[in-house]
Amino acid sequence: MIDAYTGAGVRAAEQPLLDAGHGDILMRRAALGLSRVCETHLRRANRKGLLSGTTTVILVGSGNNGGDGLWAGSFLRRAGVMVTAILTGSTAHPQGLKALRALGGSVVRLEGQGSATDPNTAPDASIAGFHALDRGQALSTMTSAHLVLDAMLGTGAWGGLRGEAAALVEDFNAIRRESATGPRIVACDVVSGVNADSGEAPEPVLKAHATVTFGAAKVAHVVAPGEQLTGHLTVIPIGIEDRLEHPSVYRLEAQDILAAWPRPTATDTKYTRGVLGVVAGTPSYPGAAIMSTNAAVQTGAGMIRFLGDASTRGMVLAQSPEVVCSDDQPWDVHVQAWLAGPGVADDESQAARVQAVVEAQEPAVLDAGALTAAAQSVADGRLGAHKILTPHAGELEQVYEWLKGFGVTDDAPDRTRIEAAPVHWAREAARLTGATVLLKGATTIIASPGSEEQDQVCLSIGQASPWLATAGSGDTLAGILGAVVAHVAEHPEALRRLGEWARGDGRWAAAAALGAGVHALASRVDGEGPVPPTVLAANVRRVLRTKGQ
Ligand SMILES: NC(=O)C1=CN([C@@H]2O[C@H](COP(=O)(O)OP(=O)(O)OC[C@H]3O[C@@H](n4cnc5c(N)ncnc54)[C@H](O)[C@@H]3O)[C@@H](O)[C@H]2O)[C@@H](O)CC1
Ligand SMILES: [K+]
Repeated sequence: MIDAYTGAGVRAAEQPLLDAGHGDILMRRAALGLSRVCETHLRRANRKGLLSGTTTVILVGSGNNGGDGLWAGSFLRRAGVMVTAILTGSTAHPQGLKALRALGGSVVRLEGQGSATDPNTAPDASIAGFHALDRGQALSTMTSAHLVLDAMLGTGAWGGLRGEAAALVEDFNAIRRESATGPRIVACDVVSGVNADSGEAPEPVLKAHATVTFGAAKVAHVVAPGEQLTGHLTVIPIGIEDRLEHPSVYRLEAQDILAAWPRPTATDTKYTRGVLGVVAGTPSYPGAAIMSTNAAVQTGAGMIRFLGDASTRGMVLAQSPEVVCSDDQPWDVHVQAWLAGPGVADDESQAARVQAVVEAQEPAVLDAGALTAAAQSVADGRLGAHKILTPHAGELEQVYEWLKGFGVTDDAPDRTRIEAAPVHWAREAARLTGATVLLKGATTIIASPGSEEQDQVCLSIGQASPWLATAGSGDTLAGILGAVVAHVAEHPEALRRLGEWARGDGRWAAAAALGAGVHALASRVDGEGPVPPTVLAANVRRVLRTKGQ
């Protein structure tokens, strides 16, 4: 599990050490770790595996992120690397600058560089004397280096890159798109311009092969779009680790998912394993019913009760004879949890069943066609953490429109804004609806609503294959989620090994994250390639047969 923090969370842990005058030591520890990672990349870039003869360009901003870069440059100099620092801010970390120059690193400044607020502000006196490179010269210095270290902006920045620094990165990216070769890019702490707390990544950004961060991972490393720009992440301990408090986001990794997955014990029966009721599909869209029930079967649900029309029931039974099918209403059957919504559209009987599931006491996975009913019900009060909404960004946009219509919020983001800051909008949707929200995307974000007793829990799941972007993969996820939620409904403490946060209302977020995690793992069982939903569901069994721990 990766515990990811906000910049403020890390600063709070650092503060006592800074107050005690240990700021320089923290920075040098950070920079030494950073230089070691750079050395590994440089050795790979040199055919002989040596550091001497390799070149590094450091893009250095005006704050402590730039300070880390300059100190790292001084360590690289010690190891025999040729280092050029290009100052991109209107000032630079004085001690870092001194350290790099003392070891023979060359320092230049980017012509036309400016301060954060005014790109045209002249460099201050401390750096005005350095030779100025115009953008074209800076660009060729970068492209001819073995490694570019991006130390322009870190956790103290707001907004993206600006002025000449932004133009330089834009030009560099244009060259990069055309060329298969080029320098390795290592980011110091976070990719410059990426918001460390939300993962937002205003263009332009220098996509990294590797990022070296300090003390703890930041939220931007584990949520889209920041995660996709981060490359391989290394966390360097700097002595603040014991002082860190609550993480902002938990990233569950494969071993966490497999170790925490709830497994039956010898005393379990089909009823104690969790009975899942499914309201899915219509005569026009039977496929979603077939795929979601099949996924729940393959995930090991104790029993599945499917409610729907006769022709869909026939098809569900033909695919999965394990499923008990009927045309009952939800209030007539006894289940531990519900899955409602896949393939439900333009059908009054299924819409009425969906509505009954939204209003039912039992926990429920509310997917696709159930999301509107769920959003509408918020007009009458909060849904509860045991209701799990599973939108993609486009569906979440519609949920927000309903919430705005009911006066629950003034700000209804569109799909683009949601995709730019998914962790923010998933959290906000959970808070406003009172439900657990699972937002599907490049990384899947799960947020609990939070309550007086428990803070909001936020999780992220990665590792899903891009091949999952096919019709039916959401129906498969819904079935997996239904199965695990039904189990957790019957065994409220089942996920406690993940942490204290996975108890109480947080257990629904934990269950949803495990479901999304298994779905992601199933997409890669056979490596990278097409995974049609039927194969995906079968892969779930293979994933779960792998012994965790
Ligand atoms: N706090 C600490 O003791 C430690 C901090 N460390 C480093 O310090 C970094 C944070 O340092 P800072 O708080 O100085 O912040 P940054 O170095 O991220 O940047 C802040 C500076 O950039 C300017 N700025 C802000 N937004 C800008 C924009 N969009 N375009 C151009 N300039 C902009 C600000 O005026 C300020 O001077 C971390 O990311 C990490 O790299 C590490 O050295 C470990 C220890
Ligand atoms: K950076």
